[in-house]
Amino acid sequence: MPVETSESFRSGFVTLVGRPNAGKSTLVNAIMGKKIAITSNTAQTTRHRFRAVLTREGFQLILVDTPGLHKPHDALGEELNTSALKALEDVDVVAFLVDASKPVGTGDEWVAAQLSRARSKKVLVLSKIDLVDDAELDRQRFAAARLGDWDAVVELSSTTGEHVQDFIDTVVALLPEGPSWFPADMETDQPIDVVVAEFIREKILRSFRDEVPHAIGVRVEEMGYDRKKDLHRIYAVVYVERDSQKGIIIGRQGAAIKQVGTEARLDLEQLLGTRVFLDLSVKVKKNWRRDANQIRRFGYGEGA
Ligand SMILES: Nc1nc2c(ncn2[C@@H]2O[C@H](COP(=O)(O)OP(=O)(O)OP(=O)(O)O)[C@@H](O)[C@H]2O)c(=O)[nH]1
Repeated sequence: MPVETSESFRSGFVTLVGRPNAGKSTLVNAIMGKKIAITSNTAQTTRHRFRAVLTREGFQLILVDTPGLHKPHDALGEELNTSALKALEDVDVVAFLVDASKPVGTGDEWVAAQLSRARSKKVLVLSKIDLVDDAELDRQRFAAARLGDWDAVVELSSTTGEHVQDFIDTVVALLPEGPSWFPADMETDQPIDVVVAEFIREKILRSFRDEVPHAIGVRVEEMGYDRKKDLHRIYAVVYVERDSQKGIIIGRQGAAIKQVGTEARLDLEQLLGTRVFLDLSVKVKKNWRRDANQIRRFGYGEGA
């Protein structure tokens, strides 16, 4: 008996990989049309196997924003590496981002070599094309294409939005037919307090780039919604490793933490669509980065 076939629907998992700073988080946000993943100039900002879900007519694309594939320097690096490699398994499409404005180097080669182990479809993405001229783009295209076997190549800018839609179309064409895995209105599978903590951490990384590179963790202790006032009250703690870092983050008469709080609050109000009251405090927890269990407790890494 003939089975009634519904319109074909494509769905699948897509992972973005590339050297730190290649532009993965920015591309997630460009695809989603809003800020979901945090970005900064500091390498290795992304610590979660973060998922964003884009559902449109005819497809559902689930994005896994992997941490930069790194040679580990400490326990945190090791966790990132394992989860990054895990993310390569069992995805339908791997998009490999190469920064068009930086010479292709051993870092790119190393990531490409890891990729060759994955059975998934592979898309080469030349990112940040707004930063280069045609001649430079030609050179990059040639150098990057040689790094592996690609099912497709897309050149885009997440900042200007140029060719971001082409990227979505290209990836969707490579996805298998399949069902919706998540509800259509769901954009992320991260608990909201984790997203909130990441937004706060981003502001701190931006403000204190050189002083406290990665020595901070942020945890939301309490978060509640006051319906009458249409206000979220958020109490968060910033953990640092040393007293000196605590001093830097708090600043003279609390000026620095106040500034961070103001910037984070504006982003959070956009994210949550309500007014936000944000209480930030800073605590010292020695060597939290070296202790893998602590990393888990802070919500980073696998099984968080
Ligand atoms: N001009 C320009 N800058 C970009 C573009 N995409 C990303 N950037 C910038 O490049 C920097 C790194 O971008 P991210 O998206 O954080 O990079 P990432 O690959 O997620 O970095 P990690 O989290 O370290 O792995 C940020 O300062 C972005 O603003 C782009 O298309 N054009």
